[in-house]
Amino acid sequence: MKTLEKHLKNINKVFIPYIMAGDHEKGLDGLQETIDLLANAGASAIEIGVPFSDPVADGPVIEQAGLRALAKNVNLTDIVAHLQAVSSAVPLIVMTYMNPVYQYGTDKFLSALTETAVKGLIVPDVPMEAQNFITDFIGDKDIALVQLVSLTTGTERQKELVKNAEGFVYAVAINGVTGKENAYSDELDAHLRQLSLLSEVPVCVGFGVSSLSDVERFNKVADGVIVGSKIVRDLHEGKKDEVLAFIQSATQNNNK
Ligand SMILES: O=P(O)(O)OC[C@@H](O)[C@@H](O)c1c[nH]c2ccccc12
Repeated sequence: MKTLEKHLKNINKVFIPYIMAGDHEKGLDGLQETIDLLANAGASAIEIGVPFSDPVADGPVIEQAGLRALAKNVNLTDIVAHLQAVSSAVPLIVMTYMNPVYQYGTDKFLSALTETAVKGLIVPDVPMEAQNFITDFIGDKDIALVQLVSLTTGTERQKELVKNAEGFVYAVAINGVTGKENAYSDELDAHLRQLSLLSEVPVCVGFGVSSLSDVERFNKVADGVIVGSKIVRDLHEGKKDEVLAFIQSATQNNNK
């Protein structure tokens, strides 16, 4: 079992904040500070986004964060160099579209990550059928390739996806892009319960999670949550205390 899965299975309810690499007044030099803030607040793991010019699954908040990072000339080469230099008390998960990885060299990229705190990878634009472009290079490295499961995924395909799942299953709670709040369908909870029954790895819910009541709701039907836009927005607006308080409240039952 890979480190990411082992780590998350030991946590009562998983909380994974998402940040955009380089979206900090100090650019990538601010990465260590943000990782420490999130880990100290109680994050179970941290998802780090790679800025990309054509982020098809990203809503406006994440897209703007990516544009700010790109304006600082943040690229995958610098991100990898910084990931090799930072330390993290919790596992890191890199979320990137395939294009930057392909440009960098998939083999070189994954080899470079083995020397870092990165224990997971999310590549939303590579479907299950094409994942051998990544898994061939992961080989026996301790990096979990996280599977995204959407609401519209039928049961048979869900079964296939969870069979391949490593680290955790990313349950996408909304059809569409990141950052849409208050848009959950009525069938969502039943869908998540079913997915949790199918999956041996933890199921975490993301897309639109932005309040403590969302966190409570999903903690009842899954193993935890991923929060992107809310965290990215608050950090950009300098609201570190709000981020700290939110994560502390969302994870307080983990210490009981
Ligand atoms: O921003 P939200 O709605 O809280 O959703 C998390 C999301 O931002 C993060 O996990 C993410 C950012 N870009 C993505 C692309 C695909 C899948 C997931 C992501």
